[in-house]
Amino acid sequence: MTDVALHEGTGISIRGLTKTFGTLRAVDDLTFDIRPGRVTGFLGPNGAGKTTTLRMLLGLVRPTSGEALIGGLRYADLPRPMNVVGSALEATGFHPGRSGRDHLRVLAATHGIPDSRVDQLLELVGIPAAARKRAGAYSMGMRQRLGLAAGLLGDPGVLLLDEPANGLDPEGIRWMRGFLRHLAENEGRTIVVSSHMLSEVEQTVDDVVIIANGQVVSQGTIEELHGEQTALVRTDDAAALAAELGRAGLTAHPSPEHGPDALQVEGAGGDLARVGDVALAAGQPVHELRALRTDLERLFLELTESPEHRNRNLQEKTR
Ligand SMILES: Nc1ncnc2c1ncn2[C@@H]1O[C@H](COP(=O)(O)OP(=O)(O)OP(=O)(O)O)[C@@H](O)[C@H]1O
Repeated sequence: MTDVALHEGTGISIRGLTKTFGTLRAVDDLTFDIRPGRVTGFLGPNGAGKTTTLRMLLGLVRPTSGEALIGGLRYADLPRPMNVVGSALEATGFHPGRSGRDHLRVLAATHGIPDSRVDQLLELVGIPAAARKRAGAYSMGMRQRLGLAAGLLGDPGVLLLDEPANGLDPEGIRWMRGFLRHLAENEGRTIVVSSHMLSEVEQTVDDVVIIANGQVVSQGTIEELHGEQTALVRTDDAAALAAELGRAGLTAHPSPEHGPDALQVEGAGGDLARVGDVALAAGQPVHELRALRTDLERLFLELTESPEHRNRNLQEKTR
């Protein structure tokens, strides 16, 4: 397909973006950037304001204040929007009696895109034959693939996808992950995947922007979100090993959930050898030694359900 250079530089920039519906601040002074060549997870619980933000980027909702820019321009100012940004916000807008292929052909024709591009895309998303059947009979997974093909029709540098793995089987999810990675890494596109579950996109995304009640609660790379990894070590005499680790400048706490002989060593997940060396020097047998991964789903809930965010919208609605 297209060259990286063609898509490089088309990032997204959100500045003080706000949208109110009556008294509800659905999107509340959002500011963040989304980089090209990366897959970014745009995350938040139901009602957090994700769809409203994406719709403002696409010029479908008018911001109350602030800006949502693609490649430095508002959607309305893009000379050829379909060649800049594609989207699949909901996989439902297909006429049930028309085949997926015909649907894409109509869409393509209205934008002067040749039929050959439609067939190329159907091949790419893995439904060349199935797309000739009536769309009404499509599974959710096929709709997702068709929506993806529709979003890519204009060969845009930016692609906005709402819960793209929804309805896909495990094979489909693996395929989607690889496909999105390819679009970002090899072709330099800006890929945004919105979801209400961090665990669903954890293995797909490079960066995350997490919102709750219309406000950013966390942003950065997925590694930054994981933070420094803790090490888990199990031994004979946990108290003695904890003391030795302390002398070596490491902080260790008992970890009863992993067993009576288990310790968690702060920030040592990336340097397990150091923990092993201290144990060896102390003459302590090591029964288990591994990095503990951050429970991102728990972290996500902590971030989005903190007291200042919990049910704020609900309170506003019932006020
Ligand atoms: N046109 C509208 N009129 C009034 N309220 C709206 C409108 N659109 C969205 N809202 C409200 O704004 C808030 C944010 O909605 P939005 O759909 O952007 O959230 P979301 O993060 O996309 O949620 P979900 O994951 O459920 O799709 C919600 O409280 C919603 O009810």
